Amino acid sequence: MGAANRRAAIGKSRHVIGQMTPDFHKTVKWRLHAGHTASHSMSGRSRVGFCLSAKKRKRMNLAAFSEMCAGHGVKVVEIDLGQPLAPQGPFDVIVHKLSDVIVESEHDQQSKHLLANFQSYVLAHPGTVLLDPLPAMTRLLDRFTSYQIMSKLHKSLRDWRICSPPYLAIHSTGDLASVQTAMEEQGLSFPLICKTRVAHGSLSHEMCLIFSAGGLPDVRPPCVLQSFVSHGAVLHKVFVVGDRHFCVERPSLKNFPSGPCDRKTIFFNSHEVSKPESSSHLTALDEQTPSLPPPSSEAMAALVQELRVQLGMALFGVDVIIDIRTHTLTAIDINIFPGYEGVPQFFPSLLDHIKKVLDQRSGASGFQQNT
Ligand SMILES: Nc1ncnc2c1ncn2[C@@H]1O[C@H](COP(=O)(O)OP(=O)(O)OP(=O)(O)O)[C@@H](O)[C@H]1O
Ligand SMILES: O=P(O)(O)O[C@H]1[C@H](OP(=O)(O)O)[C@@H](OP(=O)(O)O)[C@@H](O)[C@@H](O)[C@@H]1OP(=O)(O)O
Ligand SMILES: [Mg+2]
Ligand SMILES: [Mg+2]
Repeated sequence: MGAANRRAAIGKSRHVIGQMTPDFHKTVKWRLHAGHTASHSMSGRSRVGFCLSAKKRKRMNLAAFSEMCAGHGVKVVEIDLGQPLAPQGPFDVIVHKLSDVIVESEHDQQSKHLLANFQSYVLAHPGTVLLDPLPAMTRLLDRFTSYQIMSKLHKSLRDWRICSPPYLAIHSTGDLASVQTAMEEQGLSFPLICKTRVAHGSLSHEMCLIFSAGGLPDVRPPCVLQSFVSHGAVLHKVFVVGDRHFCVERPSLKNFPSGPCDRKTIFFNSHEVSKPESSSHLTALDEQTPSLPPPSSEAMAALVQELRVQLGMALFGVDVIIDIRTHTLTAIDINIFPGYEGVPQFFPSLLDHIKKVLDQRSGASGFQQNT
């Protein structure tokens, strides 16, 4: 099958309900869930708190997951981050995606309070297991840190020929004068892809492709410059849930000739190119472009296992492309608690993982994880 036909098969419409809402970044989305206070001892059931934005609850269909859990003796409680957590508890496990609250807490008092409210519960209840631990998650909010982690993969996974593209962290506009020298030192080459330092939240998906030194003034620090790797416009998304993982194919940026050229900078949003329904001129390949063989499942499993260890997380995703010239598996992005779109086994896998965590927790007295 030619690459273009194969791509047509990848580009399916999204089947999960809910879309990004314009008010997603208002902290009020974390409120309005009172009344879930039945206690663990009264019901005899395990209690799992979910602390997610309204958008995330809707996208993952938490109500349906909650029903599935109820049939397995697990009570799902939607946490209202705007209220003290203790009266909403107790919680054996808390599943959360506090990425936008953490990012906003840097400059927004209300988010700071919401985060402090969460942390005070966690500190006072060391027996509650967090999926995932806050420090582990926080590292992935910063692409400077996540690319540092990815850049070490080629050593730990050298048997599998897995790597990540050369990159350069740009802290401030002051760094721009020395970018070209630094690029040479780090082995970067045009075209470059430029990504925001903040890795999560609606503003973090705006990026650009720079084709020559003349385009470098388009860079807006803090950001990461990374060599663009031609990969036949196919993205392999790997979604991890505990000890299971699932791979799905998505559309991706088309090939661009290597080396500098005269083109103007192309600005785009990553969600326009790599969601299941994405259909953009930036992802359209020639009919003749040969398609690459899929990545080896053993290599993907080795990558996932290494990342589990490096990250200390159970719910994450990694995006992989295959270099058309070298066929090297190239990790380009790691995401906290991603969408799992196209993974019908997500609910049973998440429930299994929660049960596993609950078993470990009851088996290990004094077990503490939520640092
Ligand atoms: N180094 C690279 N070489 C070639 N293409 C790349 C590279 N990095 C990213 N891309 C393309 O750009 C898209 C967006 O990049 P990336 O995954 O880093 O962004 P993101 O906004 O963090 O994505 P996500 O929605 O998965 O969080 C990828 O899906 C891929 O199509
Ligand atoms: O819904 P969420 O808030 O978790 O959005 C996440 C989104 O999932 P979606 O499928 O629901 O859009 C993820 O997409 P997939 O990798 O799964 O394709 C990825 O783009 C994350 O970076 C997003 O996290 P955010 O940047 O928003 O923090
Ligand atoms: Mg990505
Ligand atoms: Mg990402």
